Amino acid sequence: MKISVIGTGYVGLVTGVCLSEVGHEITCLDIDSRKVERLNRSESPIYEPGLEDMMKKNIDAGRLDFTDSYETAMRGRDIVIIAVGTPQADDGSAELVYLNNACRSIAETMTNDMIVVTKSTVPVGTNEHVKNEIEKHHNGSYSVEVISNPEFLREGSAIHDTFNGDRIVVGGESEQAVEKVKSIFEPFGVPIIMTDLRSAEMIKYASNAFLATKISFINQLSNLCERIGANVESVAKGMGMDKRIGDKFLNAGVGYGGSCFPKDTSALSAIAQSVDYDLTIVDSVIATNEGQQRIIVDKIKKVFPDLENKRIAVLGLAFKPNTDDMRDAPSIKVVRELVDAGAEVYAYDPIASENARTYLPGATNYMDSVEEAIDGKDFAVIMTDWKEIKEYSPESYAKSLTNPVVFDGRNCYGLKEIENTGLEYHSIGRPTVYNK
Ligand SMILES: NC(=O)c1ccc[n+]([C@@H]2O[C@H](COP(=O)([O-])OP(=O)(O)OC[C@H]3O[C@@H](n4cnc5c(N)ncnc54)[C@H](O)[C@@H]3O)[C@@H](O)[C@H]2O)c1
Ligand SMILES: O=c1ccn([C@@H]2O[C@H](COP(=O)(O)OP(=O)(O)O[C@H]3O[C@H](CO)[C@@H](O)[C@H](O)[C@H]3O)[C@@H](O)[C@H]2O)c(=O)[nH]1
Repeated sequence: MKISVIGTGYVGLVTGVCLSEVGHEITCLDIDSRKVERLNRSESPIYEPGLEDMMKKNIDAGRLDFTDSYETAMRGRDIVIIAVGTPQADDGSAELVYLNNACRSIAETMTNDMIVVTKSTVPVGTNEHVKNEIEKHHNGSYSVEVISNPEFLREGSAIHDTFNGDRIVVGGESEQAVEKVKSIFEPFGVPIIMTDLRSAEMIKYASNAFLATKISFINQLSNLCERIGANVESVAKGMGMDKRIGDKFLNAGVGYGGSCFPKDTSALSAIAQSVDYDLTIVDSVIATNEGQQRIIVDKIKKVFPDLENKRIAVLGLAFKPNTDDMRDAPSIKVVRELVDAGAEVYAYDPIASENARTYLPGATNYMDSVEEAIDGKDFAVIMTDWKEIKEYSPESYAKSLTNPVVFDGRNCYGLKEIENTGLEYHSIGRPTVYNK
């Protein structure tokens, strides 16, 4: 089928590439002409394992192309997928300006009846608004059906998730449109759930809020474990063996970040407030996470009360491994606090350093390896559990750091691994290892 995808970010580009991989003819559109130029040179503007190779393959096969022209992208298409950003607005709700602009551009350039599929995460009721907006502005007498098709991929494993997801949600009021959209996703081999528009929109927020709740729950318990002498890793393992609880998303750490959980929990809370309902669980999850994102700073200050002129290695900057995305990364808060306290920060991330420059204080120094970052520094802080960092030998810290102290915000090492390494090791929700 001939489909256009609007917005070539993490979601739009991955969706477009994967749909072309299963044989659809895809045009991806973005208003960012520089992005489109890079894409036309077969270069992915984002780091996502496997994406660039699959993209090149489908461009060469003639099934995938890129444009910045709505006229080109709309011509003769009967399905268009919207995947533009819906970031957090100042009042905490979802900012819909990019979506509204996309609706207007679709309306002004469509040449026939269309199904408009909203993949962006949008507040409940937005798809009805999308239909109205397009019908209000379009220049012919074409009909528009809207479908809510929220996306569940994770950054860093987006291609894998697309072909191995737990479900695809297709929500709509027109049975014919629902069936047609269902048919384009069938080749992915993922179970498809069909529902109404508002429930589909809600499934997305409910899923992210529930996962965020699991993380804030285990993070609060980790803080309690530290105070009562339990080990949160064992607690999570024991809890997770109960299939009703499940063992996923119970890793304690410096809180969740990224472009989704923080903004989507906040948007869900705003949705509830808009109908005079207090979603107290979600509000508490958000507050817990805000505290947890900087909890490592409290741990550091207990050991090093004066950070003035301390030279600190910060390992990992991205909000999680296998991505270059810095949106709402816990490292942002932590590096800012360290710099504000007078410390010099020497940061290393395998992929995200370039993006990090726009988020972190100007004084941050960017290093090219773990070795370079820790060499001669006062102590080290781990913020992202990159494989490379998890596999780095604990003994090497003890040799390179002036004070052999590591603050690990992602519990990268088992406590046994640290024994007899000469390292003082502070982690999350587990006893400190002193090795004195
Ligand atoms: N990033 C994720 O892991 C993820 C996963 C699931 C759902 N989502 C949701 O998907 C949506 C997209 O997220 P993302 O991370 O891919 O965003 P992104 O910021 O990476 O990309 C959005 C793209 O849309 C383009 N754009 C903006 N306005 C446009 C317009 N009027 N016409 C055409 N292009 C336009 C931008 O230039 C940008 O390239 C959001 O609603 C997000 O919540 C994201
Ligand atoms: O046990 C855990 C699991 C995750 N995290 C943190 O939670 C954040 C989010 O992680 P993850 O969910 O893997 O990444 P995202 O790419 O943000 O994906 C989430 O957000 C997307 C956007 O809505 C959804 O599509 C995905 O289903 C959902 O997992 C990261 O900071 C992780 O470090 C933890 O602290 N502990």
